[in-house]
Parts: sequence; C-alpha cells; structure tokens
Amino acid sequence: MNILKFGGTSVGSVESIRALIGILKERKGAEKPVVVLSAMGGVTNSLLQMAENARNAQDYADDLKKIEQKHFDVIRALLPAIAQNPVLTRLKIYFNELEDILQSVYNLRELSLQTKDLILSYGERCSNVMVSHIARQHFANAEYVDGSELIKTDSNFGQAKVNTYLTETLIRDFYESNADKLLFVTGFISSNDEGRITTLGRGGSDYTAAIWGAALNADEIEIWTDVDGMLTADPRIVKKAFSLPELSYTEAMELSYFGAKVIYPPTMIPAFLKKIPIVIKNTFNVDFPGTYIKHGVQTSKLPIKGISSIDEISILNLSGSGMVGKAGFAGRLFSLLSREQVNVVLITQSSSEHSITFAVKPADALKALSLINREFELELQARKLEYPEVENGLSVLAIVGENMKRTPGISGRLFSALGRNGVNIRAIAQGSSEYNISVIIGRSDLSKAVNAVHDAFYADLKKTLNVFCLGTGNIGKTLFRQLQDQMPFLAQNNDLQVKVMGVSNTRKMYLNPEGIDLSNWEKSLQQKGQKADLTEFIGQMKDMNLANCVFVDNTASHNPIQHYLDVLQSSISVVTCNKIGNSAEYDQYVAFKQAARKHGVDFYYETNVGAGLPIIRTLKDLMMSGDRIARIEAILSGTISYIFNNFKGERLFHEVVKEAQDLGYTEPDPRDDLNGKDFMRKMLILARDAGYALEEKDVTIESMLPAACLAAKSVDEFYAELQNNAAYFENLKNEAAQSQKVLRYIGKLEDGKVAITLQMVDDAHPFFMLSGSDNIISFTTDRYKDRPLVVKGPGAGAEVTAAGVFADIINVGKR
Ligand SMILES: NC(=O)C1=CN([C@@H]2O[C@H](COP(=O)(O)OP(=O)(O)OC[C@H]3O[C@@H](n4cnc5c(N)ncnc54)[C@H](O)[C@@H]3O)[C@@H](O)[C@H]2O)C=CC1
Ligand SMILES: N[C@@H](CC=O)C(=O)O
Ligand code: NA
Repeated sequence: MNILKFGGTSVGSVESIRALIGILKERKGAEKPVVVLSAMGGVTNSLLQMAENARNAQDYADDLKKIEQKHFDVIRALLPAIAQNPVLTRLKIYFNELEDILQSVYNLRELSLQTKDLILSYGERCSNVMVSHIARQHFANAEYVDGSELIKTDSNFGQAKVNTYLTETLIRDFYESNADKLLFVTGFISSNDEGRITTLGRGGSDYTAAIWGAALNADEIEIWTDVDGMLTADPRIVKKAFSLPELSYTEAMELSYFGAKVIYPPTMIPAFLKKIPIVIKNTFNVDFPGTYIKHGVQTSKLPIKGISSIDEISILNLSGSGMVGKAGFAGRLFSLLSREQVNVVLITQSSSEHSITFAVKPADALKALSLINREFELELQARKLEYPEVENGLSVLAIVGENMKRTPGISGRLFSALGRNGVNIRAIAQGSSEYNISVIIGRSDLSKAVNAVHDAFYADLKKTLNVFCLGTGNIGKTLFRQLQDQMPFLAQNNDLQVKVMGVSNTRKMYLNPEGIDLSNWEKSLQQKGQKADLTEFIGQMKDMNLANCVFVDNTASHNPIQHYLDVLQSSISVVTCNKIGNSAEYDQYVAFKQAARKHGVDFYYETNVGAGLPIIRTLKDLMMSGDRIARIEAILSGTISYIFNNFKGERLFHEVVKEAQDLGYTEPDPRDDLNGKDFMRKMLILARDAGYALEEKDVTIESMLPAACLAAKSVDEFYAELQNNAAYFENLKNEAAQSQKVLRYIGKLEDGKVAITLQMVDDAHPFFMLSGSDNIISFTTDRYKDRPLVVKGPGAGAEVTAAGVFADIINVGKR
C-alpha cells in the first residue's frame, strides 16, 4: 500500500487536478492508496497575509474573495452542474467561518499562534473537500478525511510535536474501519488534547504522508510535486541540473537541509525509521521515474550527489585572546544560542582557537548578537573578546554526497572551480561525516558559483562556455557561422556547449541570459538589440556573473582594449584577434598577462600573428620548455604576401590590393597593411613573447610605398595614389623579374632588434616559394640551431582567422 502526497502545485489548477485523477486511475489493480493533499498553490501564503493584514487593521476581504473564487473556478470546471451545489455550499460555510475569524482578529488587533493555525487549516480543508468531491465522479468510494483529528500533538502551535503512539493507533484504527474507502486526507494539520487545531510546521503535508506511511507500514511514500525529483542543483540557478535517480536518506537530508525545496528533512524521519522508501515524482511528467530515497542505495559513479545552497545567510565572528585554550567556551556560546532557539547553520573554528565563525539566518542575526553581548559582557569589557559584528549579504553553497567519504580531491575540485571563477570564500566547513562541504560566499556570486561547481563535478556532462562577442564584421560573422556549424560536434565529442550570451558592434548590442540563437543572431541584434555602449555591454556581462565566461574581441578598435584589464580582473577570459592591445605600450601587455594569471583566467591571442597558424602557441611552447630564441625571420602580412604573389602580367598594383581587400585579407583599413603597421604589430608581439621588452619605436620599418601613398588621408585617396604611382610598382616588379627574383616583405628579430625590410629574393632563399596569402616564420633557437623550426601556411582570411579565434575559445573551455 502506498501513500500519495500531492503538493500545492498538484492541486493548484484544473489541469493539475485532472492529472492527479489520472494518476489515481492508473492504480486500478494495485492496492488502494491513501491520498494526502496540501492547500492549493499560493493559498497558505495568502491566508497568512490575510491574517497579518487583519491584525494590522488592513483590508483582507479582497484576498479572501480571490481564494474563494480560485476554488469555485476549479469546481465549476471539473464537476457537472448538478454535482456542484453540495460542495459549493460546504466551501461557502468554510469561507464564512474564515471571514468571521479574520474579522475577530481585525477587531482585536491580535493574532495568536493558535488562531493562525486555525486560519491556515482552512487551506488544506478547502482543497481536500474540493478534490475529494471531484474524485467522487471517478471513484465512488472517495472519502474526505480531516487529518487533524487523527494526528495528535502537543500545544506548540505553529510547530506542534506529534504524539506518535496515539497518532499511529488512531490512524490504524481509522484505516481498518474504512478499508473499503479511497481516503483523501488533509496534510499539515493536526490537533492537541483539547481538539484545537495545530499545524506541523514547514513541509507539514510531507510529514503527514510520512506519519501515515509509518503508521500503516506503507510500501512506499510518493511525493508528487512539479519537478522531476531531487535535482543536482536548483534548476532556477543551474539550467543543466538533472534529476538524481537514487539518494540515501542521509544524502537527501543534507541536500534538503540546504535549500532543496522538494522535501523537508524532518518529515522523512518516520519513514526513515521504518525504512520506507520515498519516491519523488512529477505530477506533470508522470512517466519520468523520479528520485528514490531509500536505504541501501547502490554506489554511484557521481563524486557528489548535489549542490545545495541557502540564498541568504549572516555570519558572526567571535574572536579574542580570551578564547585560546579555554575549555567550554564554544559550549557556552552554542548552548546559549540553542537555549534561545537561534538555529546555527554552520560553524568553523580556527585551529589557533582564536576565533569562531558561525552562520545564522539573517532574521536571527541581531538576536544572536545581543545574546552574545549579554552572555560575554565581562569578557568583552575586559577586551578578552572583540565585540562581534554581523556580516550580511552572504550565501552558503554546499556539496553533498556519501561518495565524498571515499574520494580524495573533492574539496580541491570545489575550491579550484570557485577560485577560477573569482569567487571569494569567506568560511569553510566540512561535516565530520564527510557527507557535506559547505562554503560561505558573497550572495552576488551564488549563481555563478553553483554553476561553476556543477560544471566541475559533472564533467561527464556538458560544460558551458558563455561567450560575449564584440565585432560582427568579416571575422565576427564567420566565427558565428563556424560556431553554429560545430555545436553538435562539440556537444557530442567534447561535452562542451558554447553559448553566445552577448553580441555588439558599433551600432547595436544584444545580451540574452538564455543565450542567443546563432541561426538568427543578425535579426535578434537588429530587432531586440539596444544602442551599442561598450561600458554598458561590459557592465551587463559582469552583472550576469556567469561561470566560464569568455570575452571575445573581434574588432579593430582601440576602445575594447581599455576594458581588458577590468574584464580579466572580473575572472573573465579574453580571446582577441585585435592586435592593438598587445602591441601598444609594453607595460600594458605585461599587465594583461599578469591580470590573467592572478585571476586564474586565460588571455589568448593566437590570431594576432599569422591568423590561425600556430605561431604564438609554438613560441610559447619553446619558451616554456626553456629554449631561447636567437632569431626570428618571417613574412607575416598575408595581404602583402598575396599582392606580391599575384602582381603579375598586365595587372596593376592597386587592382591586386583591391582584390586582397575583397578576399578579406586586409585590415578593415588596408593602409594598415601596406604601410607596414600591421606587420610591425605582429613582430612586436612576437618579440615580446620571446622575452624582449620592446616598444613600437624599437621597430624599424622600411616602407614599400611612395611618400604620396603614405600621406593619403582616406582609403579612397589611398587607392587613387596607388593608381597614380603605378609606374613605381611596375618598376619594382620588373626589376625583380629581370633578376629572377621575387618581392618579399620580411621581418627579422635578432639581438633584441626588430626590422622590417623590402627584399628581392632568389630561389635559394627559403621564403622564395610562397603562394596566396601565405605567411612563413622561421625560429632559430638554441635547440633549433642548424635548421630552424618553420611554420608556413595561409596567414590571412576570414575562415582561417575565425577558426583561430574559435580554437582559442575552445582552449579556454578545456581548462
Ligand atoms: N582579416 C584577417 O585575416 C585577420 C584579421 N584579424 C583582426 O580581426 C579584427 C577584425 O577584422 P574584421 O572582421 O576584418 O573587421 P571588420 O571591420 O569587418 O569588423 C569589425 C567589427 O568590429 C565592430 N566594432 C568596432 N569597434 C567596436 C566597439 N568599440 N564595440 C563593438 N564593436 C565594435 C564593428 O562594428 C564591426 O562589426 C581586426 O582586429 C583584425 O586585425 C586578425 C587576424 C587575421
Ligand atoms: N591584415 C592581416 C590579416 C592578418 O592578421 C594580414 O594581411 O596579414
Ligand atoms: Na596564429
């Protein structure tokens, strides 16, 4: 025999009550269950509010009308007209009684706990009268049971203590003499010796189910709710939270103690003692197996079972020399708090015994403070103790699981996930049971922290990278297309989900906490985007406070650079193909690297040199493994390479330049390529990565353009000047051809000096054989002394550049 308990959402609407009836109908063959019902969703809170309003001489009548209507609407929708009258009449009587009670509270301006319990009891009574009548249409033997008459308690109104022996006897007797009925029992409510209504406190309807289950030795207690069971984390915080198939009682206790609202721990004790399994099921997803809480759970592969959290917590710290080596001090503190009913959520003590930190609910914080001030008055006055202060705005995050006991490294994984995402830990506690490690963190970090920890522990699940992109031009657009094409592969083969959360260009910006659909990003940006504002974009990105964030700069602008430090300091990785940042002042370049290191995030810029070619990575590997760079020789302008490789026959120079621009090889402003500036930036970045603290002025550039071209004030004027100087370029071309050489613009780093020169090279030169937009770089090092290490291939173009940015993003995800 099973007990089925339906919570507020499961009796909250016409649809849910239909679903409830459906679930009961499915049980036809099985032994007849007992059904326990909560009040309709929202009604208990509303009753409480009405009671408070009445006490404060405020209006409650409107709200009363609303909940009456809520019940009546369901009845009219689910009962045929002739069956409606008896139940409407019965409910009308309840609502009249309720009105009388509220009026008395209003008149007296007084609301005792006893009266409050009485008022609340109408929630369960009304929902149960309503549902049992509806059920009677389908089950002739459906019977309303006022559970308060069978669960006997003391007179601790609001949180009454159950007289277990008497209650179990009453329930058993009642059940036996009603063996032929399908019982619908009111949850939550009980009564004392005098028959006055009491309530069972938080989670009370679950408790009713557990009490009935224990009394009748039920096979299972089913808790029907609106989620798929106990989840790995709060699904409102972690979108990827998933339902756990099985939990031990202890794990369920630990998880629910910290905020998992599905079930409330004390309610499980009667079931726990009798080893009755509890199964949590979703009324709105009946076929889903849900979560089993029981003894003898199979060992699971998961290192932890779940992450739970308390949103709001306050801490108090008690410290001072008076505590050191003094036995009984902590005892005095905590028995004081317990005596005065202050619930302590978490305690840590430093091993020097110099300080104790403990956490309480914010509502208890000031009370705890004044209790301590009174109890330790002498010690405080004598300065043996510091006056404690309350610190608010904090949250608790806890990881829970029995496997923790057997698995080393769990705490390491927790702390590094938090550290890497810039979450500061204020206090730590591990239960000696090793079922639980709790940390106290800033409240604003909670969501980010829970997501980061979830990703860290469920590595076999998808890790999400939250990407914020600047620039929707040549590179930005291509990157979005590549990302979209590759998403299924990443999800399947790398367990990585890349979500673009924000996009901006110079005109518009659009951020969406749900992620932006990449098949439609242009339209979203256009239609839903707001006016672009970089500071605002970064502010909103930081405010989202997500785990595993990457800021991607696909612009050619100075503006984003000013924000890199701030972004890195906010524990957000930076991926950039924009070379301006790394090639400006050396100090700034160093600051970016330091900030990334300090905050445990990545700063990747592979595409700054040779687009997607692995040049920065190769140099880094050489340096890290202790090699020393003696010389670098390179062709690093894809544009100029393309021009020299295609400036042949009848074609004019400016035509080939235009072609390179159309192919997406040039900078947004092609003058930056042809005047050597882009090349200079790349050489400077390479030199810095090779360990030289150089500035722009340390690079000598031999210009390959006549002065008039260099002086052009606009891109159009530049093209015009290139055309005007056609003869100059023809000359260069012919001179090279006559000596069977080719034109090459070559950069060199040697002895800490960088020079870029225009050369004519013959076929003996290693840089002779190039085509298209090829880049080539040769590293001569202590280890690659006789024959250099060479990287060669297309070094410009949207596809290869976006692919390089993509790889950098993925590399952030891999860490
Ligand atoms: N084309 C290539 O082969 C390679 C290009 N790169 C780099 O890629 C970067 C982008 O190049 P393209 O896509 O060709 O440029 P583009 O001119 O096509 O696009 C630039 C985009 O940045 C946006 N933008 C500019 N300032 C902005 C700001 N302050 N906030 C937000 N958005 C802003 C613009 O609205 C535009 O959408 C450049 O830094 C370039 O050096 C790097 C390696 C190779
Ligand atoms: N404009 C650049 C693109 C790569 O950085 C080039 O031509 O090399
Ligand atoms: Na590269």
